[in-house]
Amino acid sequence: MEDYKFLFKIVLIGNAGVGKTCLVRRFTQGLFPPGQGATIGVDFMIKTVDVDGDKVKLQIWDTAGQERFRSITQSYYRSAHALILVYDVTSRETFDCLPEWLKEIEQYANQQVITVLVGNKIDLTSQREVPPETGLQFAQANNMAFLEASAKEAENVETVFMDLARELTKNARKYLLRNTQEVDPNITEITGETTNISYGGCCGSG
Ligand SMILES: Nc1nc2c(ncn2[C@@H]2O[C@H](COP(=O)(O)OP(=O)(O)OP(=O)(O)O)[C@@H](O)[C@H]2O)c(=O)[nH]1
Repeated sequence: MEDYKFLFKIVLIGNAGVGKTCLVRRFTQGLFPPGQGATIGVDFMIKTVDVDGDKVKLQIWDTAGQERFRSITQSYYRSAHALILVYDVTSRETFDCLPEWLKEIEQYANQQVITVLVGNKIDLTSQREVPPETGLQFAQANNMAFLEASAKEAENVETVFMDLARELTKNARKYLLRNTQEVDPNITEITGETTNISYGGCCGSG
């Protein structure tokens, strides 16, 4: 049996080339991959972190931004506990596509999903096309947390994932407290050290 308290699935979405894979690799491996190619379909990485003394396993799904993979990637939304929606601050086009991504989330993700908006590539200061306030306003209007980051310079990447891990753990603890007196179908497995919380209606893909 694996030694962790909670398991959470985090799915990264957003246009092709915004830096999803680089953000995941920076967080899980501490590196910025040179010549990172486009993701084909979906890839995933694991990182176990400590949240106030509890071991929390993050299963991080990196989806392809290219339109042709959309039907594959959509099937990963439903079982996600959190979504990281990424745009590129040097590309207004990737920001302008955010409403489309929100529609996808509404259509395919679970209602309880936590979504964080991330504007990536802030190291490219002279090429910036989307000001921080614009990102913040959009996030606030759509009830999302917001951070700007740079996978290249390792800026705010840890914060993005660790804030999410803390938020998810906090919710899971509350959830367990509320449900200690009754058997709840949403808790799919409690085996000793490990608690997997599922939002139900799992599509079996992740
Ligand atoms: N300067 C800079 N370049 C970045 C940053 N993050 C990613 N890149 C570059 O942006 C390009 C695309 O990065 P990826 O991580 O492959 O983007 P993606 O969103 O996973 O793309 P898809 O897999 O096609 O959806 C690569 O050339 C990266 O080197 C960053 O923070 N700063």
